[in-house]
This record gives sequence, C-alpha cells and structure tokens, in this order.
Amino acid sequence: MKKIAILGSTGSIGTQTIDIVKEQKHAYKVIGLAAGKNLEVLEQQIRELKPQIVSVENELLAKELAIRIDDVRPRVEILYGATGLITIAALKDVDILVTAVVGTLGLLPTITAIKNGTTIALANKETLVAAGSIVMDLAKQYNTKIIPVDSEHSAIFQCLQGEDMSSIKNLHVTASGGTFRGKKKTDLIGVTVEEALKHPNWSMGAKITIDSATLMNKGLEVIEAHWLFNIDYDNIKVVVHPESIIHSMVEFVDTSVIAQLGTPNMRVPIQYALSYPNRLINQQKQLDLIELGKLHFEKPDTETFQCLNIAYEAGRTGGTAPAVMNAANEVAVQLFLEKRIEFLQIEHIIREILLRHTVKQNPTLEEVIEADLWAREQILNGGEILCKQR
Ligand SMILES: NC(=O)C1=CN([C@@H]2O[C@H](COP(=O)(O)OP(=O)(O)OC[C@H]3O[C@@H](n4cnc5c(N)ncnc54)[C@H](OP(=O)(O)O)[C@@H]3O)[C@@H](O)[C@H]2O)C=CC1
Ligand SMILES: CC(=O)[C@@H](O)[C@H](O)COP(=O)(O)O
Ligand SMILES: [Mn+2]
Repeated sequence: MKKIAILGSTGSIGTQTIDIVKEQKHAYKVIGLAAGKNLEVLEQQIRELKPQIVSVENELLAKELAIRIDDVRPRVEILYGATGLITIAALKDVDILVTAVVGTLGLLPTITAIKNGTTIALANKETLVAAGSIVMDLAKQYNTKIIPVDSEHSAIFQCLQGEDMSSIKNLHVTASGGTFRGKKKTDLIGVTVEEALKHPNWSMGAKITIDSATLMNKGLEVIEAHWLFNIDYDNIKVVVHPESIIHSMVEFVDTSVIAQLGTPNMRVPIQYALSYPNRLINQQKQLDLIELGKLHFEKPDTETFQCLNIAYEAGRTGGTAPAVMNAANEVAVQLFLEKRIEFLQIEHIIREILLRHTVKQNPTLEEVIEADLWAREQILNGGEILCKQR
C-alpha cells in the first residue's frame, strides 16, 4: 500500500485524486492533506480518509477546523500556512506527494519533498516554470522521481516509456485552443469572467481555465516540458487539437510518432502518476473512436493569443524571466477573476513586467523568489497605470 499526501486536496486535481484513492482503497492510504479555505470539503475528506496531519491557509481557519473535527479519532494534527505545507511535504513516511496547489506556493514544499526523497506527482506546473533548473537539478542530486500529472506531460511520459531519450526529435504538445478559439482580438474586448471560465473540454480550477483561454497554459506547459524531458524549445511544438483526445505526442528520429489518447479526464493521468510503473483497472469511460468520427488539428493563433509566444521567449531567455512571467501571470489572472482588469490586459501586463525586468541568469532559489515577489509588487503596488490601461 502506498502512503500519499495531497497539497491542494479540495481543488480540482485534489478532489479527483481522492476519488481515485477511494476507488482503489487497497492501493493507497492518505496520511496528509493540505487545503486553503474550503473547510467543508476538507472536513468531509478528514472524516472519510482519517489522515494523520492536515494543513489550512491560516491560523484562524486552523482553529475553526479544530472545532469542526473535535470528535474525530484518532486525533488529527492541524497545521497552517506555508509551514504547514512544508511540514507535510517533509513527512518521512509518505511515498508520493501530490502537488496540486496553484502557483508558486507549491515551490518550497516541492523542494522539501525532493530533498526528502519523496516521489512527487506533479500537477503544480508553476513550480517548474519558475524554478525548473533548480528543481530538476535537486531531483537529480537526491535521486527523487517527479512524475507528471498534467495531461500533456503524462502523455509524453507514457509515450517515452522504454524509449531512448536521444531518439526524440520533437515533442508535440496539444492544446484545446481554449474557450475563445477562433476569436480575433476585437472579439475579445469586454469578454466576461464567466465566458472565459467556460472551458470546452475540461472542468478545472479557475486560474488554469483562464490560462487556457489566454494560451498561457500552453506556454507554461512548453516550459514544463522543457524541464521535465530536457528538450530544447525549438523541439517543442504546439498543435491546437480542439477535441482534447490526443493528449500529446512524441516524434522520433525515424519519423515515427507515438501519441497517448483518452477521453478528457484528469483521473487517468492522476491515477497513472500514483500507480506508475503499473496500470490499474478503473471505472472511467473508455474512448470510442468510431463514436468520435473525426479529430482536428490547427496552428495556434499566436497573433490573437500572444501569451504562448511570450512564454517561449521567456523560456528561451531563461534565468529569472520565466519566474517573472509566471508571477505576473498569476497576479494578472487574479485581477481579471476579480473583475478589476480586462481579459486582454492579462497579456499586456505580463509583457510590460517582463520588459521592466533585468534578467538574472543562473539564479539561486532566493533570487527566483525575489524575482517572483518583485513582479507581484510591480503590478500590485506600482501598477496603477498599468492596470488602468485599456
Ligand atoms: N485542474 C486540472 O485539471 C489541472 C490542473 N493542473 C495544475 O494543477 C494545479 C492545481 O490546479 P486546480 O486543481 O485546477 O486548482 P484549484 O483552484 O481547483 O485548487 C487549488 C487547491 O489549492 C488549495 N490552496 C489554495 N491556497 C492554498 C494555501 N494557501 N495553502 C494550501 N492550499 C491552498 C485550494 O484550497 P481551497 O479550495 O480549500 O481554498 C485547492 O485545494 C495548478 O498548478 C494547475 O495548473 C494541471 C493540469 C490539469
Ligand atoms: C487537463 C490539462 O492538462 C489542462 O492543462 C488542459 O490541457 C487545459 O487545456 P488547454 O489545452 O486548453 O490548455
Ligand atoms: Mn495540461
């Protein structure tokens, strides 16, 4: 039986991970859970799974949770804040840590788990975007496995099993195109948060759904693929595939292309990350190609959705550029979700912050964190004019 801990247990990836754990009771035991604010869902998870230790966003929530679960036996240790996440990541007897929080909040717990030798099922792509070089170097140094959960990277990882990495010619990362696929810049003026949150194929958390609509999600995934598979940016291609059935492909030097297919369902890559190197029988819907009939492919519209090229550029620049881009994106998306800026301002803000930034090459972890905080501050404290621009 594998012991697991989940950071972000109440979110989209977190709750689906728990569905799998409940379905495969014989295979997994949850010993740690971390959530933000959603005490209702967390309480339910604690009652069902009886973890040893949990964490929430702040002290007040920790106190409220303690009252809610006062009757639960054996008693559950309750922590909070960044220390709570790091303490759970540092647990010695966890076999797999699922990192399913959003944003660079996941960085320090991931590094803690790597140093602990705990296998990571990585959903939290922002960690690799901000500090890919540091994270991958540490994983190598501590001989810690990082297994991708992100559907595209899980697909590539599956396609690469038993393959020689030197035989890879190109990675082909598929993109749904997001909710505004086919729209032009003028169509995007004044689009609402509600419209942007309607992903055509996947039901996901708010931040990644907006990232998908701007194509920044694909940009983040290109950088994630660069670090996970050690492939040059020139050899990572993005193809729009509106059905999200092919989750990504690997093209080899002999022109063969291997793809991984499935219905758009995150439970499959999550399950694979947990059961790797084995596959477990499950109750998920089987893909029916005859029912589907056709699959489509097109070039990404990088004129309308500029975030994809911004990410390629930041990735190629390297150093602190991806961390700054990622932090600017996190803040801009949050401002959009709070209806404080327009959809099109997201890419404008990211570009502007990158222009203001002096890139530091080969940054230390502290310098990455400093760059991340600098970008956030630029927008939130000095960005009045930036955010008002329409
Ligand atoms: N959703 C998906 O299908 C996919 C997601 N990913 C990636 O996985 C990650 C998670 O995404 P998703 O599940 O959609 O996000 P959600 O927004 O649905 O979930 C985020 C989780 O993080 C928790 N959280 C927020 N703040 C804190 C905090 N301060 N301390 C501890 N926990 C906190 C939330 O808790 P609470 O709700 O209790 O506040 C929630 O459990 C992202 O990096 C995303 O890019 C990758 C591929 C697919
Ligand atoms: C499910 C998953 O992995 C998401 O990252 C998904 O890929 C988002 O879809 P887009 O292709 O629209 O970005
Ligand atoms: Mn993805």
